[in-house]
Amino acid sequence: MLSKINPIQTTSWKALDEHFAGNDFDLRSLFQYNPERFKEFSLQKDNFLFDYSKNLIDSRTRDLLLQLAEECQLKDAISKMFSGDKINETEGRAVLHTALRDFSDKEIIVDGENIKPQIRRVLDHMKAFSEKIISGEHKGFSGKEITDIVNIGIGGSDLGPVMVCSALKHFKTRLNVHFVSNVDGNHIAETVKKLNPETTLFIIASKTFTTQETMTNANSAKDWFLKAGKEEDVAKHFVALSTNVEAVKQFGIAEENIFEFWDWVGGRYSLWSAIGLSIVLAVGYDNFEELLKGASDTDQHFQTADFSENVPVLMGLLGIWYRNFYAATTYAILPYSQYLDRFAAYLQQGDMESNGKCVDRNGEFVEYETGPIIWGEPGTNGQHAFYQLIHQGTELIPADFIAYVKSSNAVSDHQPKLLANFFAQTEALAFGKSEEEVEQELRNEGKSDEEIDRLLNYKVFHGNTPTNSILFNELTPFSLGQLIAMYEHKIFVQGVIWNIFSFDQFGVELGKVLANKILPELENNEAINSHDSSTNGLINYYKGNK
Ligand SMILES: O=P(O)(O)OC[C@H]1O[C@](O)(CO)[C@@H](O)[C@@H]1O
Repeated sequence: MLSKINPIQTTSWKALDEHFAGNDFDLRSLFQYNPERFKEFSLQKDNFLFDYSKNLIDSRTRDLLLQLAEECQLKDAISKMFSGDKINETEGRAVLHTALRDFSDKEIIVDGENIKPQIRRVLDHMKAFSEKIISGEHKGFSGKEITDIVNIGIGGSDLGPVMVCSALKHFKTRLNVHFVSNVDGNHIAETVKKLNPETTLFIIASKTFTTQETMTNANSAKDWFLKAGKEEDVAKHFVALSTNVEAVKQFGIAEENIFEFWDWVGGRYSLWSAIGLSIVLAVGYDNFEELLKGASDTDQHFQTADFSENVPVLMGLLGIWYRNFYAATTYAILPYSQYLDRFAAYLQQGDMESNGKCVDRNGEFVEYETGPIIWGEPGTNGQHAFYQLIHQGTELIPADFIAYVKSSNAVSDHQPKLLANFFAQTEALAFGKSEEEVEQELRNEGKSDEEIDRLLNYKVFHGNTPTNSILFNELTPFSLGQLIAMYEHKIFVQGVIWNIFSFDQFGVELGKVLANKILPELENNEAINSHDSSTNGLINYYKGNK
C-alpha cells in the first residue's frame, strides 16, 4: 500500500507556502545574480540535456520540493510500483508496465507467479508474427502479401501506438499502418476506402474487449472483409490484443492470433505490451525492443538517481510548484519536432486520465488542486496559433519544450531554423521585453512621444513564463522510449504527492453507462421525455431530423 499522507499537512508544503508568499521570482534577476544558474539547474546525460533553469525557482525552492517528495514517501512508492505491490488499490491491481521493458534476470512476482516468462513469450510471439508479415511469408486469403495494417482501438489502445508510429516514421517498414478509433462511422469508412481486403490485416486492440467504439469498428471491419473473403479467411486477416481471451474467441479470432496482456498493465501505459503490435509492424521488432530499452533506461534512472538529479522527479515537482502554488491550470507540451505531432494528445490521456482525480487515498475530497489540463502542438506551428496568449495573455502557462539536435532527414537548412525558434521562444518567454526596451525601440524607429504612449503597453512582453527544455541528440526508438517513460514517471511522482490513485479511471464510466441507456431510445421515431428538458430536446431533434 502507498502512504496516505495529506501533502498540505507536511512541513515542507507549509514551508513552500511561506517561501512562495515571501518571494517574487523574476527570471531576469535570477539569471543576472547567478551566472552559474544554467549549471546549477540543468542535467546532462549521455544523449540528452534537461535544462530547468528557466523556472520560477531558486535553490531553496528546489530543496523544499525535494523535501516534499521525501515527506510524501516517494522513494517507498517507487520501489512498491517496480516490485509489483498492488498500488492500484481501488482496482486491486499491481502497476507493472515497467516489467514489460525490464530485460534483466530479476524476477517480478504477481500473485505468487514470476511474470517475466509470460512477458517474454508474448514478445517472442510478436516478433515471429511481425517477421512473417513484414517478409511477406504470411499471405492473405487470395495468396497476396499483406500491405496494410489497421489498428482498431481507442484511448490507451490507440493513442500510444499512434504517437509512436508517427514519431518513428523514419524507421518505417514496407507496411502502411492505419488507426481507427472513433465510433463515428466516417473514421472506418474513410480508412478502408483506400484498402484492399485481400492485403489488409486488422488488429483489434482492446484490453477489455468490451469497449463500444472498438467492438463496433471491429464488427464493421469484419463485415467489410466478409464482402470479399469468407469466414474461414478471418484467421489470416484478424488478430486481437487483449486481456480478455474468452471474449476474443467469441468474436471469432483464432487462439493463435491472440496477443495477450494482463490486468497489471494500465490502458494508458500499455504501448509497451502486446498493444504495441502495430508499432512492431510499423518499424520492425528490433526497433520496438530499442524503444523498450530506452524506457528501461529511464526506469533505471528513476529508481536509482538521487532526487536532486532525477529528471522525472524534478519534472513532477516543478509541475506541483506551478499547479499548487502559482495556481496554473494548464501545462503545455511543445515539441519542436513534427514527428512528435501526437505527443501532446498522447500525454493528455496519460496525465489527465491518471491525475484528474478529486478524492485522495484516504477516500476524502482533496483540499488542493490536482492534475492540470495538458495541451500542445508541435512548434513552430503553435507559434503562429496560440503562443500570443502564452506571451501576452493573463494566464501563467508553464511549458515543456522538446527537440532534437540532429534532424532525422537531411533537408538543408531547416534544423538550425527550427532550433533557433525553440531557443528564441524559451528566451522570449523567460525574459520578455520590458517597458524601457520597448520605449527605446520605438524611439529608434522615430516614433513621437504621443505614439510611444499609445503603443507602449501593447508591445511589452511580461516574460517570466517558465519552461523546461529537453534536448535529445537524435530521435531514435531508444530516445523516444526514454522520453515517454520520463513523462510516465512524472505523472507517477505527482500522483504520489497529491495522495491520489493514478491508475484507475472511474471518471470515464458514467458517460459510457448513459450512452448505453440512450442508444435503444434512438431506435424508433417516438418523442421521448425520460430525461431533463435539454437532453430530451437534443434527442428529439435528432429523431425528428435523422
Ligand atoms: O482497451 P480498452 O479496454 O478497449 O479500453 C480503451 C480505453 O478506455 C478507457 O478504459 C477509458 O476511456 C481507457 O482507460 C482505455 O485506454
